Amino acid sequence: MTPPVVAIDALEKSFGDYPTKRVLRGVNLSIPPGTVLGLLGQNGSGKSTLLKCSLGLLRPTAGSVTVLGDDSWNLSAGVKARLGYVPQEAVTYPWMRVRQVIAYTAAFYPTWNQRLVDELCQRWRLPLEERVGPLSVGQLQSLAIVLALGHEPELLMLDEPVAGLDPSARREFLRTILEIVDNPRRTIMFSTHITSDLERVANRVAILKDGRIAYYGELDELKDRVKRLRIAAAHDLPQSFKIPGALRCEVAGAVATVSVNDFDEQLADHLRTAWSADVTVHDLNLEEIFVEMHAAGSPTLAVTR
Ligand SMILES: Nc1ncnc2c1ncn2[C@@H]1O[C@H](COP(=O)(O)OP(=O)(O)OP(=O)(O)O)[C@@H](O)[C@H]1O
Repeated sequence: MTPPVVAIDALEKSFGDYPTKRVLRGVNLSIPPGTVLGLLGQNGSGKSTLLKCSLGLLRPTAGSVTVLGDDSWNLSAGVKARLGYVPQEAVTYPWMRVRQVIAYTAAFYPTWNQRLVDELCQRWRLPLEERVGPLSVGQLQSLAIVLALGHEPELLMLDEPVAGLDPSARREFLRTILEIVDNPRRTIMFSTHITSDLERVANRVAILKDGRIAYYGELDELKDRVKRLRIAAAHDLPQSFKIPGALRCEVAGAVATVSVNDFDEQLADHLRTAWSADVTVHDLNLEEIFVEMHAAGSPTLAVTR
């Protein structure tokens, strides 16, 4: 079996001594080559922390991360050369011109693909002769992405790569991602809040909730499992009406609207019979699933694969 590109084992990360902020509370993930993983989670859920622990930029409090065979806290130069990273706040050299930053970065990598870099700069209309300092947020982000792609990394980690991009630049960026992942040896992990983008490019999704992975698996499978049911019963339903493990349940008279995380047809049939109800099943998009998973009082999911 091909070893995972990233193997995260019981990872914990806390900040501060008193009070200690426990951000990651036991994260397990095994990411095979060729995966495009979209990482979702509410603000402050620990997405950047997870990426930084994976890159050896933060030391795990407990547990471990193995990246391309190396422990993330002791990455060899050889493994570092196979990684690309775009942090949430791209750091570059404000006094240099764009062309100079590119040349400076290229000098570190024997595998630098200048043709790819030239093409991306043209596509994203990066002003090569301008200084980096006054570039807009979106231009800086585009530049950071170009710099991270130039050496054609095997593993690319992107922390909210499209947050500063306008819709057309986002589209271009996603197109590029789709092109570069047309290579089974390349793996991408990216965090985002834009679920529609994630749906377009990711083949797997990981959802961080309460310091753990609430779901990790294929997007289609998640959509098959999380459904919203409208249950229209013959008589008023009791206020205590509940479906065990439901993410959210609202009852109004004879109608209940319930989001479930482990749907199967048997459940719908059971509800039809038990409540003499008309049960309709609605598909949810990723954004709706995310909102349901984070509804007040929703249980921690048992859908991790
Ligand atoms: N160096 C640090 N020192 C103390 N606390 C930190 C540090 N880095 C992160 N945190 C805390 O860890 C928590 C998770 O932060 P993180 O940036 O990983 O979340 P995130 O999911 O990426 O958030 P967002 O979606 O808003 O970017 C936050 O409460 C943050 O304040």
